Amino acid sequence: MYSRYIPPPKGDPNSLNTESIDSSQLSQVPPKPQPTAYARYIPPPKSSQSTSLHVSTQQHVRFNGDGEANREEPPSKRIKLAQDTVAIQTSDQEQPKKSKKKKRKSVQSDSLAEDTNSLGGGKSEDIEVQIEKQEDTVSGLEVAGIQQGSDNPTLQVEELPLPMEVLQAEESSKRRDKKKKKKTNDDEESSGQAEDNIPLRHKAILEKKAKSIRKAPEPAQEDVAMNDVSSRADGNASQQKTPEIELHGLEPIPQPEPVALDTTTPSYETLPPWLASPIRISQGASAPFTEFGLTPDLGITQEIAERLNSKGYKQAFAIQTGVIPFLLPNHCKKMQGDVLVSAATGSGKTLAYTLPMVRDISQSSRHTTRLRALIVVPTRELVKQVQQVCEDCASIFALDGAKRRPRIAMAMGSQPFEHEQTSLIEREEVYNPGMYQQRVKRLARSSELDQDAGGDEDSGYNTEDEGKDAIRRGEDKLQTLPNHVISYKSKVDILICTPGRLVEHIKFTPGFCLDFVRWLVVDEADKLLGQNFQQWLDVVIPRLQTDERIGARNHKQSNLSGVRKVILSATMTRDLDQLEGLKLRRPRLVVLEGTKAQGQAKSDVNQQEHALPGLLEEAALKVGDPNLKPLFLIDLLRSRYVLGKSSDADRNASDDETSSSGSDSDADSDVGIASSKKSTEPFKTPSRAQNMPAVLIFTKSNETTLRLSRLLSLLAPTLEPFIGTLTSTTPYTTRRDTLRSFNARKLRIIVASDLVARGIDLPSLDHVINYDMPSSIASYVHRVGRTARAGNIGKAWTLFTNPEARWFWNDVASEKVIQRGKPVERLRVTEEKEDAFDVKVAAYEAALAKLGEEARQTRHKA
Ligand SMILES: Nc1ncnc2c1ncn2[C@@H]1O[C@H](COP(=O)(O)OP(=O)(O)OP(=O)(O)O)[C@@H](O)[C@H]1O
Repeated sequence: MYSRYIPPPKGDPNSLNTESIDSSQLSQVPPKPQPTAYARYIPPPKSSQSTSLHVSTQQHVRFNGDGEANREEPPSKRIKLAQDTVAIQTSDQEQPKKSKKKKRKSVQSDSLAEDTNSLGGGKSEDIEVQIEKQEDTVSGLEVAGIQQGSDNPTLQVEELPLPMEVLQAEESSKRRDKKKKKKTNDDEESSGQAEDNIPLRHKAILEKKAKSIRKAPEPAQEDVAMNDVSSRADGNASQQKTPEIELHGLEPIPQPEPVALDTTTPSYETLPPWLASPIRISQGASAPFTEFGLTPDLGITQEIAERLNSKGYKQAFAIQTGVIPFLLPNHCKKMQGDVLVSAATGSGKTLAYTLPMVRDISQSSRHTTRLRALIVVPTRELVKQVQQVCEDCASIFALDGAKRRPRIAMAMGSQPFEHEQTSLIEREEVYNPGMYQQRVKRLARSSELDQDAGGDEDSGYNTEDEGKDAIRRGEDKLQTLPNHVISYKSKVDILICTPGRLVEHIKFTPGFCLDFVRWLVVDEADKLLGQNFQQWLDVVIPRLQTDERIGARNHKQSNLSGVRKVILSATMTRDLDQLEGLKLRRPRLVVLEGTKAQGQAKSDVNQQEHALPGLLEEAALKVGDPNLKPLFLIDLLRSRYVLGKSSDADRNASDDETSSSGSDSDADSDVGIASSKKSTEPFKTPSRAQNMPAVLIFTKSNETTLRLSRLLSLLAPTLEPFIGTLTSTTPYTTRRDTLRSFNARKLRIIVASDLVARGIDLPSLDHVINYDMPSSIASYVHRVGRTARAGNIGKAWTLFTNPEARWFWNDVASEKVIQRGKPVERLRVTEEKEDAFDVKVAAYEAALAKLGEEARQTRHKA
């Protein structure tokens, strides 16, 4: 009656496009309904009592069972939805399928009343009544429709009017489909599929409806919200505003945009290029000495190499292959700068600088001796050691037809200052009337000013260098022959000295000048720069920058002039403030890589400041009770791992055992550090003692050294003859004798302070024991570096107490700072029987009592 199926016209289908059809057009031109699965006959209303509210409630069919939420919606909204559906349904009957979507759009945007009027001429209320009527007939019709299941959609439409809920469900399903289709831009294909699936979908929809009626879920807040959103999206049908959610001032405070982390690596270096990109030498880079130098006459000749071989230097060590070429004569400016060397302990740094330096000075004038090289080291022991290497080199070059054999001297305070002065400087009277007159005038002016009690501004001594003035005053007062003045001559070419003594000679030794110095070597540089004894740098460096005597600092066989500086350490500082004091020229840093460096990332290698000798093995032993520390030391010494080895064969066997027991650095490994009666037996005869391993024990101070040394003798009397002591308070001659005895294998144990922690080369030292924890990582590196030198094996032991454990394992034993061949082994003491332990403690207490008694007696004597 209100709408029925009208076959589409055969003409232009575009004329049916409703997108551009407005309400006026619709009223003038009756719409031509198209065959569609959703168009059907709607019977007239049965009763006028039906309300739009009731209808709309029935219409809320949700495909996903959340229709209940819609029941909560305001009635007006539901009515609108109902009207909308009817309007859509009606228009579906009249419009071709293809334009359905566009039609819906137009329906949403226009007023519902207009649409319905134009289509059927009735009012919206009428339509709602019709829908209610239709509801009444739903059950019988929908069953019939499903049972008939005609293939022809048109027929189905005519004969099987579907209930309104189903229609609406279909409609919203379509809407969803169409939304999806919109996204994929595949409208036609999708609509075709929808048509094909109609019977099945009806069934599914009806099932879902029945389900939703059966168990209506509680409306969820989310559903309501979602429904609101979808209603709004439906356009005018849901124009009613949903109540706004009150936030009660809990709105999130506007936050600034998160700052993106800059993970890019800076394209600039904070360090100067020579420090940031050092010359890296790999551990295996040893080579014959003859491979250095452009030509043999500018390098090491075959004869020199043979003589080096006879002194035990068969091949150049890796660091020597890197440093020696830089220091040999070269006309290339790039090879003429100052050289800084960072290489592990015992890697052969001393020969790396002494060989080219002595070679250069050997080329100097045969007849004049000048102070041409200064080697500064921190201790007297090192002075002596370096002097021996220099002498070795001097003798090697002297035999090679060199112009002169360099004269080498030491200045370290081991002898009275005057003696040292006379060993360095030669004084003579020379005929020089002009100078003599000047001297007389100076003396006269000075005495006049002294009488006037005035200053000495015009005395002739007022130079900028107060030290020089003082020296000259003293010289002038010396009696000489008429027309003669005093002249000074250097007696040495190379001076090896401690910084303090050097400063003293500069200030107080007449004739001691640095005007001809062309080599300055600073060994153990980080210590010397860090402590700057007597501000030695401020005194020395300015005197090396003067160029008063033309050509005085020229290097033979190359076009280099000035002082060549060689700065070395196993723990070289990268502190530019410290290095600044050296006034370096065109510096190059040569670094000897650790054994593991090749497999590591460059950044990791750069972070690891120090490297240990490749064949050094390290172990750490926890001291449970610090009061009994000496007992732990005795146990360690007596164990088969240290002094218990009676022969090389035994040594090898126990080494194997140690390494196999402690490959995992984190796990405690029981190495059985417990004394055995057998272990000290070899000491009973001196001849057997000579075969015992050599041990160097470090303590934290001179006092501890003396005390521990005595305690060891008391606790293990068999060891007493083989124990030596080295502290800075020990007289130099005693220290020297101790080292000699140790090298001659007469002594087997030295208890020492950090005096001998740096630089000292003790051949065939087997063990280093850190009885007290070192004060710094650098100190640890130098201490343990007294063993495993020059490619030999060696073992370092560290006793640590509970408070020291953290620093030791996190910093010292960590691979972050120190490159090492093997991780540090962790050991523990084997538990003993209680009786044995009590005996030990009793002996220890007795030894302590004896020690106290001895100390009292010494005090009384003093
Ligand atoms: N080319 C070589 N062949 C054999 N032995 C060498 C060679 N060069 C040096 N040695 C030996 O290596 C040992 C260690 O050398 P050196 O004392 O110069 O080490 P270092 O690097 O200065 O150590 P440290 O940092 O502890 O002072 C010395 O006994 C030395 O004689």
